[in-house]
Amino acid sequence: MDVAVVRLDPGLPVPAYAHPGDAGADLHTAVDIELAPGERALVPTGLSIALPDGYVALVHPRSGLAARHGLSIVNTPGTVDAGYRGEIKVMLINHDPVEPVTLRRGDRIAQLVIQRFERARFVEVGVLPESVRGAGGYGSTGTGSRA
Ligand SMILES: O=c1ccn([C@H]2C[C@H](O)[C@@H](COP(=O)(O)OP(=O)(O)OP(=O)(O)O)O2)c(=O)[nH]1
Ligand SMILES: [Mg+2]
Repeated sequence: MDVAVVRLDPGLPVPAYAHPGDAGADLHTAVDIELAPGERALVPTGLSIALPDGYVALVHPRSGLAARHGLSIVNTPGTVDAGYRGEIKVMLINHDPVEPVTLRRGDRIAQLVIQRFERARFVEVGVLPESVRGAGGYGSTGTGSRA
């Protein structure tokens, strides 16, 4: 599927998949960043895109940065709507309690996963149909193994 991309910052590459079969195309920071422990920043990627109707781009964290530095995304996954034509930005947060995180312009900071989605018609009813789970949630099945 083709997705139109404008490089607002021509010094940065268009999003790319690292391997065949990868779900996420890497996004780069357009600026140098230093995040103190607990600090967050809205980081520009230098990209804007136009998705076909019925698709969404989700901004996911990268697991390597999360494991090594505690770096994540505040609103993970971020939602880029098909109609959005502005610059894609990433709301990074440093979850490390002690160490700052330093990133340089051009570093890969997040990944964009493009998905189809359904648009629902919300039909109000008085009573919902029954289900096996019912209202159980938030750990209702426990943590141990289940037969
Ligand atoms: O990680 C993100 C999340 C959002 N956006 C852009 C694209 C998206 O289409 C728009 C609005 O995002 P969202 O709906 O999550 O934010 P909102 O707080 O509801 O703002 P709005 O009132 O503009 O919808 O901001 C990004 O660039 N990166
Ligand atoms: Mg919104």
